[in-house]
Amino acid sequence: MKSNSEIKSFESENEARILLEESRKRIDEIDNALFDLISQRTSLAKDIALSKEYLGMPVYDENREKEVHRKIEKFAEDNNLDVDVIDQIVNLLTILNKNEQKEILRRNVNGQY
Ligand SMILES: C=C(O[C@@H]1C=C(C(=O)O)C=C[C@H]1O)C(=O)O
Repeated sequence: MKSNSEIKSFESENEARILLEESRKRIDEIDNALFDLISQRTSLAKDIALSKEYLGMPVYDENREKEVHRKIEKFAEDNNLDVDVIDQIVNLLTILNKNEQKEILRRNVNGQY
């Protein structure tokens, strides 16, 4: 990701307001796309949980999480993003997925699948 640190010179206050408004609209669009992707990622928990249960594997897989973190950390470094913050985001994504898996398995025990 390129940093936008180049000096920007505005011709008028109006121009700055328009740029702010347009940038916020774009952020809203990106947030919608991100939430959709997070939802898609989390919804894979069902297939993953049921496969692991059949294979006798636990929900938490340390090696796989290390692999996911390594991949994302490389992406963060290549794109000039704060690796610690990106790591926290990945932690939250894995928590969402594991909680969903646990919920699926709990429902499965109760015969809801
Ligand atoms: C999704 C999985 O289950 C857990 C969640 C992970 C994730 O959200 O990336 C990774 C490893 C597991 O701890 C998996 O094993 O692939």
